[in-house]
Amino acid sequence: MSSTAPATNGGTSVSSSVNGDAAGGVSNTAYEVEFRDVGRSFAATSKGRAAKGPARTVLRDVTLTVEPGEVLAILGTSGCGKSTLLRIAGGLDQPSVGSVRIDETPVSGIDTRTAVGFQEPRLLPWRTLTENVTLGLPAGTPKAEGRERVARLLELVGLAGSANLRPREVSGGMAQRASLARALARNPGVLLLDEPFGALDALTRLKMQDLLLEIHSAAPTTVLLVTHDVDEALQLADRVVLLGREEGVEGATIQQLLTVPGARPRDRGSAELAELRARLLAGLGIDRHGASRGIPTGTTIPHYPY
Ligand SMILES: Nc1ncnc2c1ncn2[C@@H]1O[C@H](COP(=O)(O)OP(=O)(O)OP(=O)(O)O)[C@@H](O)[C@H]1O
Repeated sequence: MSSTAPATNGGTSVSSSVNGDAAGGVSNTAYEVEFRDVGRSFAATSKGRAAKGPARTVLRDVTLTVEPGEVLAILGTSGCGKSTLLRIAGGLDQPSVGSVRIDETPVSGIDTRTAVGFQEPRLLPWRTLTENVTLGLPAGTPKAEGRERVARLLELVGLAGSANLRPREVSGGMAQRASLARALARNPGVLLLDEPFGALDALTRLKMQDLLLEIHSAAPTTVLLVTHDVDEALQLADRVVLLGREEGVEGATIQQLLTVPGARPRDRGSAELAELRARLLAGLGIDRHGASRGIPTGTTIPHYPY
């Protein structure tokens, strides 16, 4: 299926591309991502060397379809395989079993339909912000078109006035915005964000969340967002997937898949979100609020159909 054809998924049809100019220079391709029975095991290692012993299963039986243009947040305790799942989606890692398809074609090797944003901005220190964002453009982009796209992206992330500064001359939040612009420069059909705001102070983090929502409404690409922050997930995502392990079973899989109600930006204080927050926290093994809402500690969260 081409990026300009309507994508059909589960009976819903989503137009997956609109005029790039209407999106502030960011053409908004949006692809479906389908994980089918994905599992990942790693060989046992000892001091970085392969060691004898059974492989360790990190992920198992992950089956999930992310709709074109959807924002899916991936939550889970540290080390449960969130980044691994994201890397598999972008072809940076391969599943040991199962498969991933983007826009109905298999992912094999680094997939140029995706772009990745990390916790650290990973900008080249000797290059200006403009030059760093330019690095994200697809190979072969005509010069004039690329220049215009980069300028529009810098404007979109509020960095038009800082385009000629180098990373050390800007704040951490600004560097992270430049990093987001570089990822968008590729015009990804799937944006993979691994704790993108995790290293920022609380206020900058909230501003970045708002910025991501603005970017997504200007260019509604599919977003997979790994986060440790339940509130961030509830604020940004259409659905939240919670990865976790069941007792006695090796490897994390989907424990919960929740649809977050309400249009964004959402009222952080709403009762509906409070209930979802309590369920997710309980699923993460944190029951601070659950007990007071009638969710006893240790409650098994039911699996949701996916
Ligand atoms: N290339 C690799 N070789 C061996 N083990 C790996 C490799 N990549 C990941 N792992 C292991 O897989 C497990 C899951 O790692 P991953 O980074 O996906 O977890 P995570 O949920 O993103 O963690 P965190 O929240 O702490 O970032 C970890 O135990 C990690 O050590």
